[in-house]
Amino acid sequence: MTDPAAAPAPPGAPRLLGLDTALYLVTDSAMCRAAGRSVAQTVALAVEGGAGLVQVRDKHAGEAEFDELARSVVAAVEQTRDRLGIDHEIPVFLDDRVASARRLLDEGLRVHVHVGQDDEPVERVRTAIGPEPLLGLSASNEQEFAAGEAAGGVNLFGVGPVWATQTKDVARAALGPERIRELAAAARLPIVAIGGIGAGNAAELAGSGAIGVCVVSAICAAPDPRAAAQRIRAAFAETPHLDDPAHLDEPSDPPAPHPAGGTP
Ligand SMILES: Cc1ncc(COP(=O)(O)OP(=O)(O)O)c(N)n1
Ligand SMILES: Cc1nc(C(=O)O)sc1CCOP(=O)(O)O
Ligand SMILES: [Mg+2]
Repeated sequence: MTDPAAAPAPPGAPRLLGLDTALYLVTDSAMCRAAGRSVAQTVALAVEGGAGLVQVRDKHAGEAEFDELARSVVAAVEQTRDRLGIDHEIPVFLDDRVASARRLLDEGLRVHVHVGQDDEPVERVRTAIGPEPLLGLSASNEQEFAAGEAAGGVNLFGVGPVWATQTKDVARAALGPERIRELAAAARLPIVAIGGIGAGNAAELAGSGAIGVCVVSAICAAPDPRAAAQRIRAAFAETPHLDDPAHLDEPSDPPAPHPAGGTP
């Protein structure tokens, strides 16, 4: 669970209460395959190592293949939780795949969705998935925060790239940890940081206000994903806690005006 001794929870956090947000694994099927493991095996090891959020991201899988991949990840997470006696949910987000999320929700699986600025608009995603699933939105500046907050129905922002990454072509310049700190203070929803994060630099994001670090290659391509997850999690030890409901807005509340550059 997140560290109750750390900084107060950011606004908009109640929907995330009780989750362990410090380490967010985003999967890459090709990297897992190249390392000699399935995505589900990699996810199980990362959860053992402390990943508390998981995202299934595969830009190449066809629809049926992606559905099956997502089912395998949900099953791996549930089996690992049972085996380790983890009593809080470990949410499984689907990257971009709103129709897949709808199908899996209709099967009774608990899945969530992450979309970016160029994906289906969050209002449509929320309508498609209903009120219960979490909805993450990529946003890398104050304007994108404001638009995502005004849309309603978004639960958290994915903010990046913090550092250069080989995993994806990102046209934007690296933000760096100081800008992450500023953005975390400006956002009215919790943020997770993504891009170029590994055991060697995750400590630079500790105390930044981000509720977690998202990691692709440093876990999916690692020889030992469990140990990699443990190391990254330990480096990012100091996280804002989500157990104090005081002063929190509901994510669906109309957004309050943005403060002029200060923490709400
Ligand atoms: C947690 C998180 N943050 C950001 C992203 C990037 O999403 P997007 O901008 O839509 O790019 P793709 O991942 O779809 O290439 C993410 N996936 N997760
Ligand atoms: C999927 C993704 N989104 C990013 C963003 O900046 O929005 S960076 C990224 C890839 C992150 O991979 P790695 O942990 O291997 O650097
Ligand atoms: Mg996307």
